[in-house]
Amino acid sequence: MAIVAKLPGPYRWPFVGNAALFIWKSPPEMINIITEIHRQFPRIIASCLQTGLLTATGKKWFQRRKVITPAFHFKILDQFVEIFDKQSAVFVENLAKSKGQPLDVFQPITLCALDIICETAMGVQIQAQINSDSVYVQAVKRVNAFFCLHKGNPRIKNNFFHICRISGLLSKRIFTFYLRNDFIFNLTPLKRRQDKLLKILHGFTDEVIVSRRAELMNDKKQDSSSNHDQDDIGVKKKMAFLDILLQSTIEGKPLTNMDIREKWILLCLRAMTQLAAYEEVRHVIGDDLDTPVTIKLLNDLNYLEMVIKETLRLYPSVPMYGRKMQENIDMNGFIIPKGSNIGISPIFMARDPTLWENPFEFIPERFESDNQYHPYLNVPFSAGPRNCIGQKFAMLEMKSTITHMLYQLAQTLAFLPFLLNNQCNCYCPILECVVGCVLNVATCTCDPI
Ligand code: HEM
Repeated sequence: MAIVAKLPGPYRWPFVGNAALFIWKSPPEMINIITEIHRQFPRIIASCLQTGLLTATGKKWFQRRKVITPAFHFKILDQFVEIFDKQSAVFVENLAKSKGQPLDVFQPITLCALDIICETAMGVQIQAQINSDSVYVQAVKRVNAFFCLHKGNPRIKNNFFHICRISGLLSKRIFTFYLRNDFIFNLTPLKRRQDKLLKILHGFTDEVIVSRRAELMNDKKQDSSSNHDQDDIGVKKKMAFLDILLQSTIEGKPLTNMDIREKWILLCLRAMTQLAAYEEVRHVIGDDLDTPVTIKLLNDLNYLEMVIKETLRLYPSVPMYGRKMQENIDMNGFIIPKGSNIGISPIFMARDPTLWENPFEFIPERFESDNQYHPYLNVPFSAGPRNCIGQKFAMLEMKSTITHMLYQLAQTLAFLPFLLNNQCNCYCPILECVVGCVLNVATCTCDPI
């Protein structure tokens, strides 16, 4: 992108490759793009996905979105806070065992996120944090390792890719020209390994879905006098979460999205920021560690929310997403033809000095006032009708885990994995840290404030 930006052509409208893909960086005109509901995944990515909310288009997408939306109703999320709380407590307990020794939190966070998503989405406790040797956890780990290419990939080590590693076989296929060819890829051992791992993952989720569906139908039959509220917000929504889980399981970076996002947040909770966030948590939750953390308390953590927003600004987990235009659109006199793919890259927007003051500084206070910035300037969860349906879920989950960490553990960053710079690659499906996030963690012995 950095090179493309230097090519002659209208500033802010660089186009890539055969001009079918435009990268848009100017928020005011973004409304024309982001309200489009068509999204086209590259063929290589699409071949790994099954049709779900993320990949569906047209009527199918509309119907699915309608069914799934109530699953994220605050009443449902309220029930999940208890699960976030329980699993975050296990996570913190595990971290505390390191007794101050440097510890890479990537794996513990991954397992915590896995426990949370399985319990919230499928109602199944896989206890990944307690038993990380189970077949399913191993399969997820292997899929992650398989999909993550930083180790041994010389390109990831050079400067251009310094800040992030490419997650996914998908990326490997994109960057290894001969693997783009289905015929060649299908002949490689990679294809067989991919199929094997996805089979384990799908096998697990399919099994859970079948039995869970049967269980719910049974409950429904037995409880013929079920009230409508329960029916709408209980049964249907749990089904909808299963649907979402299926979707995210197949996305290629299964089930661990949130851990990665949380990792960025941990990374940025530094010094003064960490102290301010800690004070807020102590103020809102109080001195009693056993106080149940409710959705209301989490919603009151405004400073922590700003920290998360600022972290996602600098390290948006999804560095680029796109829309396929169904009509010609006029963008400031520049006609983008029907059928073009337009990429929106929150990571490039976040690092543009013409859009942000001191873009590389970590300043959560930027978000103190909601109307300080253009609404499409910071869009890690996207916007418009196809925005991230799980953003409230993700925000609450992140707040819950970080609250536990802040409350119970004194942490210092043992080692900062990378420096902020303006080199980034927006073509990786999920942004990840190159070398992990190592913390020194010790049980907190702070007095009440
Ligand atoms: C920090 C956490 C998260 C971030 C940054 C994030 C970001 C995104 C982004 C950028 C998109 C693409 C939107 C577009 O193309 O305009 C998306 C879509 C989506 N996300 Fe998330 N997401 C997060 C967590 C979650 C969680 C926790 C869930 C579910 C429990 C979830 C479920 C989905 C679904 C189903 C879609 C597709 C929506 C549609 O096409 O209608 N996400 N997310």
